[in-house]
Amino acid sequence: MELAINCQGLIKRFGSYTAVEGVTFQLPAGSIMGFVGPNGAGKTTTIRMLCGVLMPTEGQATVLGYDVRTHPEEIKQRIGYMSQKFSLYDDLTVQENIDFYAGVYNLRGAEAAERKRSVVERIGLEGRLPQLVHSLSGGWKQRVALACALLHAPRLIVLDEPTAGVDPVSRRVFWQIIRQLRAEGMTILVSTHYMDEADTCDFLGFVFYGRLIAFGTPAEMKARENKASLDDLFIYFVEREAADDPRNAGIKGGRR
Ligand SMILES: Nc1ncnc2c1ncn2[C@@H]1O[C@H](COP(=O)(O)OP(=O)(O)OP(=O)(O)O)[C@@H](O)[C@H]1O
Repeated sequence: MELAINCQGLIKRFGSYTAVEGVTFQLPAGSIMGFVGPNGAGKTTTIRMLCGVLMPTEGQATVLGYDVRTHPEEIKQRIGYMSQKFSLYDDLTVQENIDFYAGVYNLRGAEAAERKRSVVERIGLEGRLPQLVHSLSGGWKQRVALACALLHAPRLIVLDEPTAGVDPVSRRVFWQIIRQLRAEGMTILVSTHYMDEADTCDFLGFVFYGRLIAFGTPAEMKARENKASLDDLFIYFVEREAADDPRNAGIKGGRR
């Protein structure tokens, strides 16, 4: 089985603070993995290490077969990354943003024209190209950002809370595009706070206080803890982990 991501004991410390503490998982190529956990749990820090932009303090990870420590540039060239803030230029049009990112990815001439045409059609941006980005709704901005992340035909895309604050119809369209990309063989790592989105992923990782406390398919995870829904599972994990946190010592309802 080809692995898109293989990480073992990934640790990131900022000074004396440990943001990510020994994250280990294997993600098969061509699957969607949801990354779930409370604010500040360490999802973005883990994602940034896997994208080759942040050096791990300890541990190993290969992404698309490249080591994050020794070959971060190879990883950056082969993945698409959509950060929480979307990184679009508000005062440029959709077309100008796409042109700009094609340049960032060193696409030139006929190849650039073909890649732009392909992503514009795939994401359905034909009617929006002359529009200034600041005049777009959140849902359309998100689709433009995804288009930019796909320009260089990456084999893995990493999406950090892509649907935060986006309306339900736009969320649904976005996920239809994500599943279509997966059907074409792409691997997708996506962090989300929406449990309905998490439930449709092939694999899920639950992150709490920097640790990956559970990894598996949504069905396996629910069955393991005997929970009917991911909402129930998430609340169960939050309560259990909070009871384990020494800062909450003395609060009633310790770990069972
Ligand atoms: N460069 C940094 N220096 C110091 N601390 C940092 C740095 N980056 C992140 N942290 C801390 O690491 C912890 C994990 O942050 P991270 O952004 O990875 O969490 P997250 O799970 O992505 O949260 P959210 O859902 O809010 O995006 C937080 O306490 C954060 O303040």
